[in-house]
Amino acid sequence: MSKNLWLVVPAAGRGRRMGSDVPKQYLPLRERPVLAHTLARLHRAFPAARLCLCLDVDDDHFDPAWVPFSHWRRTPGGSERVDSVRYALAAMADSAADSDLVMVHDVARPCVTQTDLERLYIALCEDEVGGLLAAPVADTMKRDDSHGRVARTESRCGLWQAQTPQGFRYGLLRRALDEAAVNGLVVTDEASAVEALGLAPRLVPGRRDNIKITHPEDLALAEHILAAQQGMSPLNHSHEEAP
Ligand SMILES: Nc1ccn([C@@H]2O[C@H](COP(=O)(O)OP(=O)(O)OP(=O)(O)O)[C@@H](O)[C@H]2O)c(=O)n1
Ligand SMILES: C[C@](O)(CO)[C@H](O)COP(=O)(O)O
Repeated sequence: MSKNLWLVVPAAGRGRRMGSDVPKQYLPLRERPVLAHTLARLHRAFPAARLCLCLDVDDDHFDPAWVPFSHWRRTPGGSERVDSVRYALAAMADSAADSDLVMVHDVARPCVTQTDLERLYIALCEDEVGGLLAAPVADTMKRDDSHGRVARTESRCGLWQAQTPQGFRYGLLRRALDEAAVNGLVVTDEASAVEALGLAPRLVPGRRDNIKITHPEDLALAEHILAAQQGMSPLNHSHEEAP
């Protein structure tokens, strides 16, 4: 692994769709907070990477004991995910080179596997633009008529669901996100900002179980995914090795 790999983990969300008093990154999943699982999986794949962890300035749930990286820093969250990522990139300016690879991964995706992380990393090292894990859309897609009825069926051909990590060279990613901000573009992921520069990020097929914990039912789903990935019952927590 290159020594110039940076990980940015946006973890400053409030989890409004989860509807919990505690932000979803601190909810328990197999007896550890979601955040601890996500960081453990990233560390297992990239133990020498440098981490920027974006946390709300008022976060009083965070415990540094959950961070397995030796080189890491805490950076402030912004009002939107993209703002949190931009603050992290700005904080790295003193030590990151434009050619360094930056992989951004949602704290809310604790089920990402080591195999997918390593495959993405290899693809990104060979790609001049960068790219993201993504999964082809698997369901029939309906467009609504704004009144709860089907207006038409859309073709799913060529449609992918964007996941994270998403990885780009530091200089390119910073320019892309800065330009998106200047132009008032709403970007919900890094790839959209890079696309707005006229570039085409690489789609790296990822496992469908790299879910983003978003709604209450996703937590139970993540429990089952982690258990299934580890080849065991969801009630048996004794073995924590990820695939
Ligand atoms: N201002 C924000 C908003 C989101 N995130 C992070 O971005 C990721 C993806 O966001 P999402 O799933 O939308 O999380 P929340 O914003 O927490 O959820 P919601 O939109 O339901 O409030 C999460 O890891 C979240 O912590 C962040 O760092 N800063
Ligand atoms: C980055 C992301 O995880 C890709 O799917 C997603 O765009 C962020 O979450 P949101 O639900 O769109 O805010």
